[in-house]
Amino acid sequence: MPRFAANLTLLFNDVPFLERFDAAREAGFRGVEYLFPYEWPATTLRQRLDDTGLEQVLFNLPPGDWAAGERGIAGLPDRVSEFREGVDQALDYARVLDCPRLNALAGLLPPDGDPQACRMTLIDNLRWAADRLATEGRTLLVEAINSRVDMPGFLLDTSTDALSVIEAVDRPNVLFQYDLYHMQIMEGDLIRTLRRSLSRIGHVQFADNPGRQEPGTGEIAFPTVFRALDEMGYDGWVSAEYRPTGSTLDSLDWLPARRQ
Ligand SMILES: O=C(O)[C@@H](O)C(=O)CO
Ligand SMILES: [Mg+2]
Repeated sequence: MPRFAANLTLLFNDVPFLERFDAAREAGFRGVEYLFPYEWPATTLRQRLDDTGLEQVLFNLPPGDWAAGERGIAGLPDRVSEFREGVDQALDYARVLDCPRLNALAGLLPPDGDPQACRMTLIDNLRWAADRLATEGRTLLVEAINSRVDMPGFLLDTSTDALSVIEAVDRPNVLFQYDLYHMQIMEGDLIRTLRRSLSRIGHVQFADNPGRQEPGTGEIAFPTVFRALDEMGYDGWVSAEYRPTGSTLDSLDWLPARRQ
């Protein structure tokens, strides 16, 4: 079975954020991720990891103005200096949290934006960030997000797009964040596309579809997909990034630690 991590932005929402570390550890997780660490001091988050023995597996680079609807700036031509400052801020957190992976969100196509100019900006920014992360042995991830349901206009929305950008970036420490939920919406054919992308996959996330809730609420055959990930030799983290239908504990039937 894969190594499962909990996304603390979506899971354990019945307790305040800093208490979710204990909840995740007690539920049987060994690793955690969350969208953004920036509203807490890095030392506070470090303390929560030390208290619980959890590993920080991932967080995102600063995404621009999330509350105003922005969903990343890595592909926005007029935000390059802000993107670069964000990489440095994220690295400050990554050092304290000992986090080996950072995810860059490409962002939404701006009104009147030119998709080709955005793609070039994305490639340049990923190259710049990758070189920065490489000096510390960290990996930069880039995620494809569905543009049909959750993020219309997102600049990178299929595995084909993501792999083509990663190939153009041409840096060994840039890998694909494969989210089963988003790829089910955009492409389906999950096991075949996982296999095709495997050498470039650095992180996997999941939720069932439709609804973005726990396994068993939708159409994805999770036991089959998890088994296939094992069989194809994927040995990275697989993070639960879903909104539980009820309490998180009641949504964890898929987690092997809960069944022992
Ligand atoms: O899938 C997602 O939505 C996340 O992984 C993310 O980082 C941006 O929302
Ligand atoms: Mg995701």
